[in-house]
Order: sequence, then C-alpha cells, then structure tokens
Amino acid sequence: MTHSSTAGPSSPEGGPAPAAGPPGGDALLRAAIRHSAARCVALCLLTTAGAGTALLLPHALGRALDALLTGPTGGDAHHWLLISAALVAVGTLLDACEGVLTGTTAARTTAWLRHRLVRHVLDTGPRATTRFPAGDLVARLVGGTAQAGPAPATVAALAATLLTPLGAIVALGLVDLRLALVFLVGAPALAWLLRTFARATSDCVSGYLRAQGDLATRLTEAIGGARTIAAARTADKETARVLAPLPELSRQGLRMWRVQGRASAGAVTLAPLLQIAVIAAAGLLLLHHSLTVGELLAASRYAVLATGVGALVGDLGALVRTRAAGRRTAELLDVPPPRYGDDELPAYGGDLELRGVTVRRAGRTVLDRVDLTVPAGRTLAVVGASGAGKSTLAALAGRLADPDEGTVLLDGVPLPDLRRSALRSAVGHAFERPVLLGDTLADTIALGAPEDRVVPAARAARADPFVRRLPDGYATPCADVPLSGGELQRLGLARAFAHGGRLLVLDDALSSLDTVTEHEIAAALLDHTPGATRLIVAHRATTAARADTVAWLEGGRVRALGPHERLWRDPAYRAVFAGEDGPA
Ligand SMILES: Nc1ncnc2c1ncn2[C@@H]1O[C@H](COP(=O)(O)OP(=O)(O)OP(=O)(O)O)[C@@H](O)[C@H]1O
Repeated sequence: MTHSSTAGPSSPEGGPAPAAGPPGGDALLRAAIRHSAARCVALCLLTTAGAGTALLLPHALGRALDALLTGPTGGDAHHWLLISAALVAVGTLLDACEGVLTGTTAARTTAWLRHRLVRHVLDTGPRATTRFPAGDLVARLVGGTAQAGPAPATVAALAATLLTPLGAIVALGLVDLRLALVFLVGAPALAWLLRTFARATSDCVSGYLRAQGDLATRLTEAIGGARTIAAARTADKETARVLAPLPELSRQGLRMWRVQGRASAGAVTLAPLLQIAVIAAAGLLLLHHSLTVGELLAASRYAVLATGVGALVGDLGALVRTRAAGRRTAELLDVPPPRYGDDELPAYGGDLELRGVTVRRAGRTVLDRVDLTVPAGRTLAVVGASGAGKSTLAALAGRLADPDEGTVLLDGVPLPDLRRSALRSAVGHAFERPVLLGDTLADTIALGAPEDRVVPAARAARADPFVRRLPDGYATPCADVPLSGGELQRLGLARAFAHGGRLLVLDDALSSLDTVTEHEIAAALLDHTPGATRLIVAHRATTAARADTVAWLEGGRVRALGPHERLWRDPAYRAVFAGEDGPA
C-alpha cells in the first residue's frame, strides 16, 4: 500500500454529468403523452366525434322545427327528429367510451411515470436520497405521479373540448355571420378569464404540493424516530410538529377553491350575457326575415355551446394541476444517475487506487486530495474521528459516490469506465444498518447471488444459528423477524460474503457486534473471502489491528498510513479509539 501526502495526478472529474440536460416537467409530460400516443389519438377522435355530434344536434333540431312549421304534414320533420335522436344516442355512447378511455389512460400513464421515476431514483442511489428527504421523495413518487398521470388524457380532452366552442362560433357564422360577430365582441373577456384562472391555479397547486411534501417529510421522520419519541414522551409535541404544514395546506386548498369559484362565477355571469346578446341579435334578424325560427333555435343552442367555458374551466384546471404535479415530480430527474462505461475488469485482481480524490459536500471539503493504494488481497482499515470522512471514502471505493476531483481505479480501470455489471459483480458492500430487501431472509442474503452461497455466507457471518432458530429458518419473511442491531449486521455481512466480489467494502459493518462475535467474524472474513481486497471502516482498535494497513483520516486527509502496531505508538492515534485497550 502506498500513500503520499501530495495530490496525485488530478484527472477530470469522473462524475455523473448527464448526457443531456435533465428533462423538465413539461418534457416529462410530453414523454408521457408520447407513451400513450395511441390512446391519446383515440381519445381525441372520441371527443372530436362527441363535439361533432353536439354541433350537429342544434342544426338537426332547427331543421326539424322549420319542417314542422312550414308544411301542414310536417315535411321531412320526422326525418330530422330521427337524426336528432340518433345524435343524442351517439353522443351518450361517445361520452361513456371517453370516460372509460380517460380513466384507463390516466392509470397507465401513472404506472409508466412511477416505473420510470422509481427506476431513476434507485439508479441514482444516494445522490437522490440525500437531495430529497425520504417523505418528500415518496410523496412525489406516489401522490405526484397520480396527479400527473391524467396529463395525456387531459391534453387530449382539452384539445377536443376547445373544438365545441370554436365549432359553435363557426356554426353561428354559418347561420348568420352577424351572430358570430356579436359573440366575438365578448370573446376577449372570456379569454382574460381563462388566462387569469390558469395562472392562479398553477400557483395554488404548486404551493399545495410543496406543503404536502413538507408534511410527508415530517411524517416519515417521525415514523423513523417513533422509538425516540415514545422514550422521550413527546408524542404531543411531535404531532404538532408533523402537522405544522396543515394550515398552509388548507390555505392553498381554499385558495384553489376560491380561484375556481371566481372563474366559474365569471363564466356564469359572462355566458348568459353573451347568449342573450346572440339570441337578441337572432330575434332581430328573425323580425327582418333574415332567419327562420329553426335557425333561431339553432343559434340559441350554438350560443350555449360557444359559451361552454364551464367545461373549459374544468379541463384547463385539470391541465394546470397535472402540469404543476408533473413539474414537481420531474425535479427528481434533475439528479442524474451515474454513467457507466463499457470496460470490463481483467480476469483476476482487486487493486484499488484512489488518486487525488477530493469530495465536497454542502460547500465543505470532506475529503481532500487523498491518494491511497490497496493491493489485491490486502485489507485496509480506515479509522478516524467522527466526521473525518471514512464513510465518504468507503462510498467512493464502491462508486456509491463519485469524487469531485481525482479518480478511483480498480485494477487500473477508472470506476466510471466500468460496465455496470462489471462494477456490480466486483464490489460487495456491508453497512452499519443494513436494510432487509427481498421477501425472505434467504432472499435478503442472496440479493442476486447464487442461492447455494446463502448458507455458507450466513455461517461465516455467524448469522446461521439465529436464522435456524426461527420457525421457518431461511424462508422466514423479512417483515416477520424482530432483529437486534447485531443480528441485522450479521445478515448484512452474510450478504456481502455471499456476493463474493474482488473488493469488499465494510462501512462500520461490525460496530454492533459483541467483541467475541466481532473476533469470529473478522477471522471468518479472511477465510471466507480469500483473495479479496477489503476496505473496512473501523471504530475498534481490534478491527484495525487485523488489517494489513491502517489509513488514519483526519479532517478529510490521510494523517498517517501504516500498520496498526506502529500507529499505536502515537497518543493521538490511540485517542481515536479512546477507552480501548492496547494495540490488540
Ligand atoms: N450529503 C452531505 N451533505 C453535507 N455534508 C455531508 C454529507 N455527507 C457527509 N457530509 C459531511 O462530511 C463529513 C464526513 O462524513 P462521513 O460520513 O464520511 O464521516 P465519518 O468519518 O464516516 O463519520 P462517522 O464515523 O461519524 O460515521 C461529515 O462532516 C459530514 O457531516
């Protein structure tokens, strides 16, 4: 192992810069619309056909009325009445189909968004989970996607909903151009109403979703800390803290209803005024024999359809809500996942090298130009006071994070150049608090490794005895096992042993074990992973003593590098393990 205190050759950041800029909310919704393109087209056709039947109906009714009034036998009135009845029936059928298609399209889009975003968040790993608090992340992935999901159906419906009033204005013009002109005089007020409504709604929805995310974040924190809250008997105080965003949520919700109410009230006032103006103009034209009674009837129906702002307000509101939710959800895509290269590793090896790596967090340098080399098959213990940068260094070694400067290489290959699969099979991890993923204990230990490795790995990690004592042994569902911190860590270690990569990174993974078990596992670590390179973040002198070399970190820099026995002579080094005996 080598160490130099000077910066090594500094290479460009091997970080995860995205190939293209992160897509915004609208881009995500456009992608969702493309995904549901066929359904959107079908929906557009259905709503257009619905608009068509709605527009034809007044004409058919007008013709039926004219026919009844002009001939003693009613002329072809029955013919037009039949057409009107058919239009009503077709309109109802189209409405029903539209309802079903709207619902299923929204459900499919929500599923697609969830799939895409969950995959993205898990691909991005700790980068995403440090930027977004857990509760907020879940709120965006569950609630945000459900609110954004109806976007394609809403866009398709809105496009067709616009057709009805526009078609009605054209139809008014066809009945008599002057009627369309009368209507258009009031149109700017209508446009202003819709624009104001859309802006105010967008603002309220963003505020509402923010407050909802805040509530979810606080709730998740409280659930995670339920034991502490119970021990401190602070449930009342914590309930108040969790629910603190409720007034803001309620304020934004009420504001949204007020905006909607004002827009509807405006529409309700404006619409009858415009309808009366059109009917009055049509009445005058009737008096001057420029219109028939049937045309007056049709014109009055078209005036109603042209002022159908109610439907527009609803659809526009839905579109604004889905866009706001889409924008908020798409913020998850702002954190790009790491890029992987195409390189493979040589058949054998395990040389780990950190060259001049610097990591900054929240504007602070937490690792400062660190150079380290761990030859294949050797064990490096990383020690240091709390906050020295040990976990950050461990995360770099397995590429759970990328350095801001410098390079991490495995067998001479920079980690970002490696294929995802190569990196995955080469590096195994164990953490201080492992999470039991998978359905059963066997699943959680294997986590992708061959099943026949599960039991030997559990034996090596001293997990086998307590697993076998469970009624269903390795088949016990993870959710049914109450585990102590030490048992949990043994399962995490078993998982790392089962993985069997050439590099094993143990980040404080032995801290909850009693001294005897820790001693046994440390010995098993060498037997069970022969040839593997091991990087062990250690808090105990006994763990450091078993390593070939110790890297002593202080303030993000390597203060010293060497065997534990030699470093132990330094009182400052001994102070790192304050309270422990001898160099073990
Ligand atoms: N996402 C982050 N944002 C801001 N600061 C961070 C972040 N991650 C780590 N840090 C800071 O970087 C420093 C090093 O953290 P790290 O977890 O590597 O320390 P450590 O030596 O492993 O500490 P411990 O022994 O207590 O686990 C700490 O001061 C920590 O607060």
